Amino acid sequence: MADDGMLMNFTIGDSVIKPEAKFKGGTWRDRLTAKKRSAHRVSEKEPGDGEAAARNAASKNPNQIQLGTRPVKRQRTEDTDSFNRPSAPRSGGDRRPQQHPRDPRQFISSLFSSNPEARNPEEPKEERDAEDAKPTNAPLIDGLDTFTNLGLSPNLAAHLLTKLELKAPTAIQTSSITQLLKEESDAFIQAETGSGKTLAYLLPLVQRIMDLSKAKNEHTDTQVHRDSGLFAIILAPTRELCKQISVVLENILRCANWIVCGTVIGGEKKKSEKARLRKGLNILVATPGRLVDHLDNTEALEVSNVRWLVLDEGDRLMDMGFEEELQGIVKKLDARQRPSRVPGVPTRRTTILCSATLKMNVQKLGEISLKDAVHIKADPSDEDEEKSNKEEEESFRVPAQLKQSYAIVPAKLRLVSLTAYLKRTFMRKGSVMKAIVFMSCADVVDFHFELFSRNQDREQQRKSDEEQKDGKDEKDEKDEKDEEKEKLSAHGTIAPGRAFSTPTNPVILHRLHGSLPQNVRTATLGSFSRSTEACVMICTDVASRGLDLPNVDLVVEYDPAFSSDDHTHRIGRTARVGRDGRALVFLQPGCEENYVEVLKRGYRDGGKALTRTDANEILKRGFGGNDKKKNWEEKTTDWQIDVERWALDNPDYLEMARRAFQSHVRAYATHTSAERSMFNIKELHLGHLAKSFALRDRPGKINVPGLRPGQEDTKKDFKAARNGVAGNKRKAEDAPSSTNVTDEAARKMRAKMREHMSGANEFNLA
Ligand SMILES: Nc1ncnc2c1ncn2[C@@H]1O[C@H](COP(=O)(O)OP(=O)(O)OP(=O)(O)O)[C@@H](O)[C@H]1O
Repeated sequence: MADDGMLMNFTIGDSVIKPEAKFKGGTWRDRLTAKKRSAHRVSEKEPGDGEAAARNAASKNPNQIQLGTRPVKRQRTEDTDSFNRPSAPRSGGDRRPQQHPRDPRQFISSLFSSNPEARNPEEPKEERDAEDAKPTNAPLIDGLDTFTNLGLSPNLAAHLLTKLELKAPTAIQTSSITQLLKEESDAFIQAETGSGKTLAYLLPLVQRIMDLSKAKNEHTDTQVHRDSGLFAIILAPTRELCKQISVVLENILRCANWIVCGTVIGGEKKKSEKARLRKGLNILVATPGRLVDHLDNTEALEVSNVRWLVLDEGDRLMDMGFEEELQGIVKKLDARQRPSRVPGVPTRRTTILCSATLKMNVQKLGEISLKDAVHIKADPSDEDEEKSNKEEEESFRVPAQLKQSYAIVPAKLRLVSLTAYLKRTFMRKGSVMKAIVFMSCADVVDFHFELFSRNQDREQQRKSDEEQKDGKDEKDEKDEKDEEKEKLSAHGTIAPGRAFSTPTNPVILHRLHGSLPQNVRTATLGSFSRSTEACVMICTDVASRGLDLPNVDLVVEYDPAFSSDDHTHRIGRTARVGRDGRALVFLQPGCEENYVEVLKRGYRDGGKALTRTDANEILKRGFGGNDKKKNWEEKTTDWQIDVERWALDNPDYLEMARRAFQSHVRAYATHTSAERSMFNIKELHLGHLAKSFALRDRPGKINVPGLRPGQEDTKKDFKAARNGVAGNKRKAEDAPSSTNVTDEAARKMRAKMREHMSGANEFNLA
């Protein structure tokens, strides 16, 4: 009974699909643990309930997909008796599903049969048909504003021009520099991604501290120096962001080297951070958890002079559950503030909140931290009084020049379509230099990294060696493979992207997710940023917010974001400061098509530039080519069969594929409640989906126990962090994915997330 037969074994349970599922917080693993615990409680209360008991028994394996009883039987889409039919030799034109001859639990289905049709059939519209829109986040080169006439000192403005090559401010910089130099009121800076928000708050802040030196000169003839006191604190949610901000700040301060900045972001010994604080800093960049820790435990951190507090990426700070810390920080700064000995230091503190989006949680953070704040926008005339709060909150703006498209791709064709799309993208050297592919979680990233970097020549060589001399030593093979990857990266996060490289355009593949240790993440991001070769980074949402990676031409959302805000941030990694950029999101036919309305909301013109494509179009372009012996369908099928065999022949990869599949299904169930009707797990065809993970297994049989390889270290890290003061916040900052959190950590995390999170941003961390 084809794939439907598989689905009957794969029961979707209350815990995953019930709309009233209550646990929103923590990583998806945390939420799953919580759900299991509650399921366990229910079954204890109802000992006679066989179904619950069965579910409870199944839940003993932490990695088994808990999908309970499927309430509505889905319409059959394959031949009903294909499971019982004896497997016949396959010919190019035979598209019937087949049982795998080696293993009755396996099942080979054809790529091109029984795929659901799009609900809203529309002609694919080519990207090039879309009109070029004027960039909305570019520097205002043609405008009258220069950094000098906005009020920055000639010294600083000249430094920006000559050393940092910044000729003119962007619109948000114009508005914010004017405002923040002129007045001392609190401010909320809101502007689209890639519009230069970091400099929008850093430049006026540095200018004000430089002015303190002038004031001091008049009185004492000495400049502000590192011992004069800490004047400003900048908080950002992750270490990566803090490091990025600190690099920008150091670059600016090269023209005022008597002002000293530093970071406290964890990831190094607290002792060295303390030593840095003791030596004296004027501007501090910190993650909230670490700052709280130092405020409580480090005497050398003296905050009585702090007059500027910046909360960067406000929405993410709240999504990550930092509300309590931020509240505590604001209170402590208020309580410890004293009149400053330094002339010119303002009497009150200015707080600046920065965000690309204006969600309820950002408003809440505003309530906690801001008093009579001015709302600074790129274009003040943008203020649409007619707009209701709800509309304002729901709408998000993407840079107008960003060309977005969506591809309607059935589950079975997802892997081949992504491969074809990337093949096509990198066919010609120089057309696209850097692309980011977002996936749902770390296991999915790891699997695709292996798959796209696999060496087919080596595989073939191995097979023929095996035939010729009864097999080569497997260990040697593994060593060779590892060696090859190590040539590109000491950490195994960079490898040749063979699946879409051409002889003239080799593509380098990177992988990034929160389960990697911090130093590996930093090294991988650094390598991707610096690369002058064509390269692709496959990653989770850990790379979605705030990161400024130069020259990203394309963003692919292979797995749609868990919330529309995440989507805004993801696509915001391209089309930055006026540059061109393209973004593509994969959607499956059916309820996911409704997501197009969400995409349209990002545009001022209702999404006229949004284009549509479909799997066949992508496959034709990617697998078509000049070879006339086979058509694109045959070539696509050959490629798919090849990767399925690759997975079958390598137990390690097969396990990775299975693990990726089960993690993906769990992740799918965690879209924000507002968007869950568009990403409805009941409509997910698990048999078809398994195929896009190169699997021939029945979904019900996919059950990979234990931790993913390499996760033991992360677990240790997490345990250590749990015992520290930062507790679960450290987790957010370090962003490890943890399978085995304790009750207490899980409870705290749940409580926090339940309070603040509307979705699954914690997936960013997995
Ligand atoms: N006036 C300018 N002229 C040219 N480049 C600029 C200017 N201002 C900022 N940039 C560059 O633009 C890039 C993006 O800046 P930044 O990271 O501050 O954007 P952002 O608005 O914070 O984006 P996101 O919302 O994604 O965090 C940086 O590389 C920065 O150097």
